[in-house]
Amino acid sequence: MKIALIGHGAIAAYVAANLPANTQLTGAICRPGREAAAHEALSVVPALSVADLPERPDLLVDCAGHAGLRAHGLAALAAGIEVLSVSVGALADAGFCAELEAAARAGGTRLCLASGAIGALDALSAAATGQGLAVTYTGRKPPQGWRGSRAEEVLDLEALAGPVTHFSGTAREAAQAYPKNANVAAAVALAGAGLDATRAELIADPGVTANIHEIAAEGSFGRFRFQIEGLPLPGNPRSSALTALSLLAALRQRQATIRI
Ligand SMILES: NC(=O)C1=CN([C@@H]2O[C@H](COP(=O)(O)OP(=O)(O)OC[C@H]3O[C@@H](n4cnc5c(N)ncnc54)[C@H](OP(=O)(O)O)[C@@H]3O)[C@@H](O)[C@H]2O)C=CC1
Ligand SMILES: O=C([O-])CC(=O)C(=O)O
Repeated sequence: MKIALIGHGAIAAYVAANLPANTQLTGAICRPGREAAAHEALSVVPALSVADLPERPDLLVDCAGHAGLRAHGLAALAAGIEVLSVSVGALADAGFCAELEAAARAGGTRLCLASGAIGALDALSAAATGQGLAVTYTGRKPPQGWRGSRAEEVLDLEALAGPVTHFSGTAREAAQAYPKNANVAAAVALAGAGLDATRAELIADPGVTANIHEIAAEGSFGRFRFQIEGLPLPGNPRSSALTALSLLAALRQRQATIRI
């Protein structure tokens, strides 16, 4: 399988360095002026667009975040190239989501959303087929995990003496306000109760060292709680290592004869 990446940051570098057997990295898309950095991180010839890639990939893996999916997702899908993306929160923009759907339909392909830094999406999606599903997602990270996010506008991250909830609202609002930190909120919502019915709380907590994601779900199926303490990726304290691992798992699954 030939894959190309969007982005050359922490997630992309991990994926490129740990590709499963039978998977070849044939290209990477970066922003103009970032060609040298992309080449250094991934050791592939960088491209600036899908059309510019040296070979047509079987799969385009978006590791860049919302801006990368916005810039290149539609062109890839419309050209019939399947896209696997970590930028789940980008779908909180209903207009862009509709454009992605239309492009995938026109190209006869699909957009696959990575499970990313969270798990239990299978249980949520089964629960959503029953009645009365109510879901709350809580994302708790150490202060450095919120650097570069809207949390900095409402908190002095360096001076926290204890946990502070800096966002409380719907998953759609969280995903749009925190594009680098609340993709998990969007994934939980899209798998389960939906972007407007899923509650999200985001907490900066100087007492933790991991990125802690929690789901509390209740409905006609019963109830469950799921919590994960994700270690950050080297290179970006905002992003959990499981995100890159989830992309590698998706690449493996895509080639598996028996899937789970
Ligand atoms: N679904 C999930 O559970 C998770 C999703 N994420 C998402 O993944 C994103 C990437 O994470 P991470 O690798 O840690 O972040 P990094 O900041 O380490 O890397 C981001 C990379 O994307 C590149 N990029 C940005 N915009 C574009 C664009 N328009 N075209 C091409 N490349 C672009 C950046 O290039 P440059 O250096 O030029 O800026 C950089 O190489 C996060 O921003 C977040 O949205 C993260 C964690 C969990
Ligand atoms: O990696 C994480 O812990 C979660 C994250 O940044 C996101 O949801 O965008």
